Amino acid sequence: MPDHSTHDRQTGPMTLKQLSIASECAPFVKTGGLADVVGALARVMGDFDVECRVLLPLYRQIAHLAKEAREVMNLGAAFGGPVRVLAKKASGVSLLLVDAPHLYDRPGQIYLNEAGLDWKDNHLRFGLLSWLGAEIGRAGIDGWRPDVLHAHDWQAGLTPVYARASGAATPPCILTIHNIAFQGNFPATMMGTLNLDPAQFTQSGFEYYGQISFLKGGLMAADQITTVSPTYARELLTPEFGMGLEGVLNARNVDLSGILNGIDTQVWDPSNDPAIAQTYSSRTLAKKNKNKQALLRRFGLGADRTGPLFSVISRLSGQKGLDLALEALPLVLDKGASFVLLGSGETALEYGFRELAQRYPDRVGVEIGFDEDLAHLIQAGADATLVPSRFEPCGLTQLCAMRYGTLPVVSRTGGLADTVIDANAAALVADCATGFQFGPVSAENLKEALFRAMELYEDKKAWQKTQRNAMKHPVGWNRSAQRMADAYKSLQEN
Ligand SMILES: Nc1ncnc2c1ncn2[C@@H]1O[C@H](COP(=O)(O)OP(=O)(O)O[C@H]2O[C@H](CO)[C@@H](O)[C@H](O)[C@H]2O)[C@@H](O)[C@H]1O
Repeated sequence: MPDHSTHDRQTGPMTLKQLSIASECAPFVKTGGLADVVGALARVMGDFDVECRVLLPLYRQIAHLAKEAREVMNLGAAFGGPVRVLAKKASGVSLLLVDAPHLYDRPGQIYLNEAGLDWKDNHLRFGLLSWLGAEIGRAGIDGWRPDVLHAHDWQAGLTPVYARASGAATPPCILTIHNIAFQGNFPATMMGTLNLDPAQFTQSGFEYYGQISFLKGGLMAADQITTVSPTYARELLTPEFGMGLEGVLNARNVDLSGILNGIDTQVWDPSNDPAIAQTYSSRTLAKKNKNKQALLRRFGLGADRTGPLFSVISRLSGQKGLDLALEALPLVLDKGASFVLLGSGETALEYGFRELAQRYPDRVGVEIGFDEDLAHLIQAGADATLVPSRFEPCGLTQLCAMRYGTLPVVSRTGGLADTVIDANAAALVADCATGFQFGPVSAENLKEALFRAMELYEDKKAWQKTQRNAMKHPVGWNRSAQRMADAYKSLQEN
């Protein structure tokens, strides 16, 4: 990983102190885009006069971080066992690690047990995380007290609920929705173990159809709500995308805004990426081909292909629309395209792609798993990447792809609609296209977009122009980090 210490700076008297509360943070522990965003924000906000710390569970997967960490809080017993908080700076991030072995020191994935089922005590695991966020807001830690709390997704959804319930002067709280499909709903009988106030078990509190909802509670109690793209912020107000919470969000509409995600442009930099076969820039695009050859070899597909190489790097879930890719891909594979996939998730999709690889052994390569380095090589080596999501709050894959001159083929939804400029006739003439969009989401429309990509690929000059546009497109954090800093400051002033 590149060193991000360049983002470090001396904090001045006007620096705003922010605590992020999150269940994932890259590069330490990641199952998806949430981790990337939490980690990147923690590193870049220093440039915007915000000093950021991240409260993160000390999972077994990151137990090594406890080495040489300082104990900064010892709560004795809480949420069923001993709880401490350890401070540690790593990879440019100031971490506050929640050391609660009875909740986090276990095998399996961070949300799921070894059988792939949710841990039965996830309410306690993320209840503690949420509660500690509010507690640090109230009492401070290690001589440091945040001016603003920033809770991410349902796992930190109860932070604003606990903060309000404490009655004390707690800092204002922003809640960011990275994906409303995950809401953290649990039986009402768990209220006691979560130390929640039964008086708040109401429609205007954390009650949701007779259950406790971490996310709904957070949405009601937060001072401000953000999500990760302007289009998704609008979509969330509709029954099609709000997933039952559209009423809550409509009620809180004045406090809801969309701030587009960025990517860490130091981690994702084709001109300086140790994980790829050959570095390149928009001025040396021809060198990108070496990565294509390396990628084809990596998947045993034999080099020197003439057709485009399509790719997918994704969680394999219904959200991502990859069942549509399974339907549409054979049509372009039969016309000379190749395809590689890196991902894991739903069994039916894993099976479907493995089966596709068996049907097209010399055209399709599939790797089931999670592999950060391979993701970089795919971004560098593929010609185009597919993100045919049914809904996509922002999406990071298409941003990384653009930076690597790999043209995204995306559905017109959420952040995908906000970040990719379709290569239609007018955009090609105006020389501003950066990829391909299709909509509404269907296999037929995806197929049509893939054919358009194949056609443009034949016109090398037009393809390269589009690649250069994509590489120039701003995908970093600058603008959005400033908006986030402004949001923190406005909350502090109110
Ligand atoms: N098998 C694998 N190996 C290596 N890397 C892999 C991988 N599978 C996925 N990744 C990487 O993980 C990241 C996933 O981020 P996304 O934003 O695309 O989706 P996700 O749905 O997880 O995030 C949710 O939160 C983010 C952050 O807000 C939103 O952008 C998004 O729309 C929302 O659904 C990408 O950088 C991708 O390359």
